[in-house]
Amino acid sequence: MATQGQVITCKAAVAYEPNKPLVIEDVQVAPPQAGEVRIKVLFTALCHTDAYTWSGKDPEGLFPCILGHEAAGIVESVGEGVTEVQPGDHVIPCYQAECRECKFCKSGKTNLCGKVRTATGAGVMMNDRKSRFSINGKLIYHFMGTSTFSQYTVVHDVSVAKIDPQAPLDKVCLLGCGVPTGLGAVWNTAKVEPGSIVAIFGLGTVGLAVAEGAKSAGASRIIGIDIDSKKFDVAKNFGVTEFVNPKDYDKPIQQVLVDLTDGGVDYSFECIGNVSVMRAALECCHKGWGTSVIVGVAASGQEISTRPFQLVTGRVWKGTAFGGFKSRSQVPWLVDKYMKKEIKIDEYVTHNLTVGEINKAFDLMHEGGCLRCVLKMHE
Ligand SMILES: NC(=O)C1=CN([C@@H]2O[C@H](COP(=O)(O)OP(=O)(O)OC[C@H]3O[C@@H](n4cnc5c(N)ncnc54)[C@H](OP(=O)(O)O)[C@@H]3O)[C@@H](O)[C@H]2O)C=CC1
Ligand SMILES: N[C@@H](CCC(=O)N[C@@H](CSC=O)C(=O)NCC(=O)O)C(=O)O
Ligand SMILES: [Zn+2]
Ligand SMILES: [Zn+2]
Repeated sequence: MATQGQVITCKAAVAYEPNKPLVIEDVQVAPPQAGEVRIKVLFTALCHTDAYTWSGKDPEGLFPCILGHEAAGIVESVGEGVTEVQPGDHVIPCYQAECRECKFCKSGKTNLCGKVRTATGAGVMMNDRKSRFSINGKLIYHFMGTSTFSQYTVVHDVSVAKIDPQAPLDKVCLLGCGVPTGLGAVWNTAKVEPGSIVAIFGLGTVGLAVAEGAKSAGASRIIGIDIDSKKFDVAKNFGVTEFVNPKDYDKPIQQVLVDLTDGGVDYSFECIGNVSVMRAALECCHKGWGTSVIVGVAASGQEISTRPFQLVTGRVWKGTAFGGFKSRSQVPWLVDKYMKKEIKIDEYVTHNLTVGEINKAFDLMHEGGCLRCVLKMHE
């Protein structure tokens, strides 16, 4: 490989300051060190979490940085000791690592991994606690251990899922975050049973993937709640059977749902990141057994609250990261499910742009009609 061991200069979208337009820069990407993998990113989508960190509300948000965590690409080179992938492999970078050796990975109780989390939260690599990105010698922070808004990125080997080379990378990039999060929230975290009544707050990509998961789990009613009634038409295609717009009611939305469901839903999912809605999502659950799963990410300083009586009387409050999926083991399985047409991906891709149009892509995220915008990273 001509580039192996060399610094690569390529285009990347750099976030210099919260909320200031991203700047397309020539960025130097250092070669991977031991236990690291350099990936040529071919396609990346935008997730609401990128916008959240860019907004300055993420306590782990560091600037300047290269955002992006929902992508697919090809391994360009690997560092010393990397055995599970090699140049040419098709891969999905995974912000949730899986080392298979740490206390978390071995617990059998969680998909969280502790091996590189301190580094990914600090915008650096584990080896030397430094960044592999720079512009004329000035370091640029990594983000979520992935930084996919760059034509090349360096990630830890425990954060790389090797996938079927036949899979279309412009579609399976979505398996880097939003779709698995929604499906897994239902299948792994809540473990929804056939016949259940499900409520989903927020009908973006994550909420719609929850609907898709709930439909496949055999839920009898899937109630979508969103402040934009236009969302219902699309949501029906993902399994939502009923739609509720809180703006249409004078009473609290939890009461509306309790009244609609003879006492409350079996499972609810908050897919927005709004702590008031998280409370409503818990309180619309059925006494005795209703379970609410927090999926949305809320800003720094925000806290959830409810009367403890809600829990005393049997409601359960849970959360999920990456839908509880073990990334390196299960992302390839999700790719195979997509290839067998057992899960949707294409339907979530509403827009396709290029990396140079990334600011327009962020603008689209705030317009009702956009689920996922996929950026082509190379001409
Ligand atoms: N836990 C995890 O592992 C993950 C968490 N996330 C988080 O999940 C959340 C959803 O992500 P994503 O689907 O990409 O985001 P979207 O912004 O696409 O989806 C959120 C939806 O909720 C709607 N909404 C906003 N306020 C309300 C309200 N008060 N009541 C009902 N609906 C409302 C939004 O409408 P409008 O567009 O009009 O504002 C939008 O349709 C985000 O917080 C994201 O950070 C994402 C991936 C993984
Ligand atoms: N730095 C953020 C963390 C936000 C968060 O909860 N992230 C999710 C993934 S969101 C993807 O789009 C997650 O997996 N969390 C687990 C983790 O280890 O980060 C903050 O502090 O708010
Ligand atoms: Zn995401
Ligand atoms: Zn681990």
